[in-house]
Order: sequence, then C-alpha cells, then structure tokens
Amino acid sequence: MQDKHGAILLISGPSGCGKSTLLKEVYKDINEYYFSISTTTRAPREGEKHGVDYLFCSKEEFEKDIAAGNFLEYADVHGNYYGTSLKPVKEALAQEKLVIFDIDVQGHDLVKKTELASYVTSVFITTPSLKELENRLNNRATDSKDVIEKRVKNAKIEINSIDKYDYFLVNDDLSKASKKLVSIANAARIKSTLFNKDLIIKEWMN
Ligand SMILES: Nc1nc2c(ncn2[C@@H]2O[C@H](COP(=O)(O)OP(=O)(O)O)[C@@H](O)[C@H]2O)c(=O)[nH]1
Ligand SMILES: Nc1ncnc2c1ncn2[C@@H]1O[C@H](COP(=O)(O)OP(=O)(O)O)[C@@H](O)[C@H]1O
Repeated sequence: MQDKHGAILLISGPSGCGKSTLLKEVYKDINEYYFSISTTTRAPREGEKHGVDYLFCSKEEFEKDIAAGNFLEYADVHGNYYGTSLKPVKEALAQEKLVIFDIDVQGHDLVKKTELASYVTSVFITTPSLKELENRLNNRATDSKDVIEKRVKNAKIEINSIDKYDYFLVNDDLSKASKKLVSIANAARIKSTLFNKDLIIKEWMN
C-alpha cells in the first residue's frame, strides 16, 4: 500500500513558556523530524543563528515573500512578522517526516484553513501561572522590559485559544513535560496513518 506521507506537530504557547527548551529535549527522543524554520523580521537575540533558529530578514524582504505566495501562513506577532515557508514543509511531508511548527495562535488558525489542516496535531503549551511566565521571561533576559510587558499582555489573549488545540500541556517539570510531548509526537505520526483509511476501504470493497 502506498500513499505514505508525514505529519505535522504544531505547537503554540505564550512567549517564555518553554517551547524551544521543550523541543530541544524532545529531539533527543524522536527521529525523522523536520523543524520548520520560520522567517521573521524580529532582530536576532544573542546566540541565535540565521538558518537555525530563524531566517532573519527585513520587512521589505518579508513583504516580497508574501507577494510571491511563499508562505503557508504568516502573522504579525508582538509587532514583528513571522511566517512559515510552504516549499520545505511540503518536501519534508513527501519524505514522510514529522514536521514541527512553533507558531502562534493566529498561525494555528490559518494553517487549519489550508490544504494541510488534516496533517496537523496541535499542542498548546503553557506555564502553571502567569507569574511563572513573567519570571521565565525575566530570567531568560533576552528582551527589554517593554518587550516582556507586551508578551505578558499578549499571553492573556493567547490563552483564550486553548480549546482549539488537540492537547494542552503545562510545562512545569521539564523532564515530565518533554516525555508527554514525545508521546504526543509519536501519536501525531500514527494519526497520519489514518490517511490510508480510504485505501483500505477500497481494498475491502474489491
Ligand atoms: N504565525 C507564526 N508565528 C510564529 C512563527 N514563528 C514563530 N512564531 C511565534 O512567534 C512568537 C514569538 O516568537 P519569538 O520572538 O521567537 O519569541 P519566543 O516565543 O519568546 O521565543 C511565538 O509565539 C512563536 O510561536 C511563524 O512562522 N508563524
Ligand atoms: N520547565 C521549566 N522550568 C523552568 N524554567 C524553564 C522550563 N522550561 C523552560 N524554562 C526556561 O524558561 C525560559 C523560556 O524558555 P524558552 O524555551 O525560551 O521559551 P519559548 O520558546 O516558549 O519562548 C528559558 O530561560 C528556559 O530556560
């Protein structure tokens, strides 16, 4: 039976909840995955690498990509553009990989309206409390006071989207949370085998 393909694990959560940290843990325990490197107009933080964490570009370059139809989705998040390039995602899916998106709630809603919606398993990640989120953003020390304030304010809006997601994960104990995320990643791959359902029914009917 052919018709093999990959799956998409879409994670969202307020800035500072620990998405990147969790994903680094998860990568130790899964294989055949592809992290979708987003394009952004945000300035790189210390230690971030172009082509690894993000593809950093100017507003003009980003708008050219929008006009060329290069994005599966894009959004203005905390005052900067962020977008997912369609081509590498399609290539990775064709190679039967688990494609990982770390995108915001607007991106989630947009992807769910595309032809790739049925590939998606979604997870909303958060901290046990808003205070803990604020502490993590302050301790990470990558953003100014103003930027942190904006992110905490947006977190209160983002949390209202929680019910749209397949899974909800509290990143309290890192090791426990990453084990749960590995289970969800494995389930996401199994969900993609449901695409063979129609082929199986056809075979039964012959
Ligand atoms: N819609 C959308 N959101 C993205 C994309 N890439 C990153 N984001 C989101 O943008 C937000 C800010 O990301 P970033 O500036 O790296 O801050 P961080 O979440 O604190 O690490 C996060 O919620 C990301 O999930 C993308 O391609 N599309
Ligand atoms: N489970 C956890 N417990 C305590 N601190 C954490 C945990 N997960 C992540 N952190 C810390 O919180 C900060 C934000 O994590 P990060 O992965 O950058 O978040 P995000 O990618 O969601 O913005 C970092 O300083 C990170 O070391």
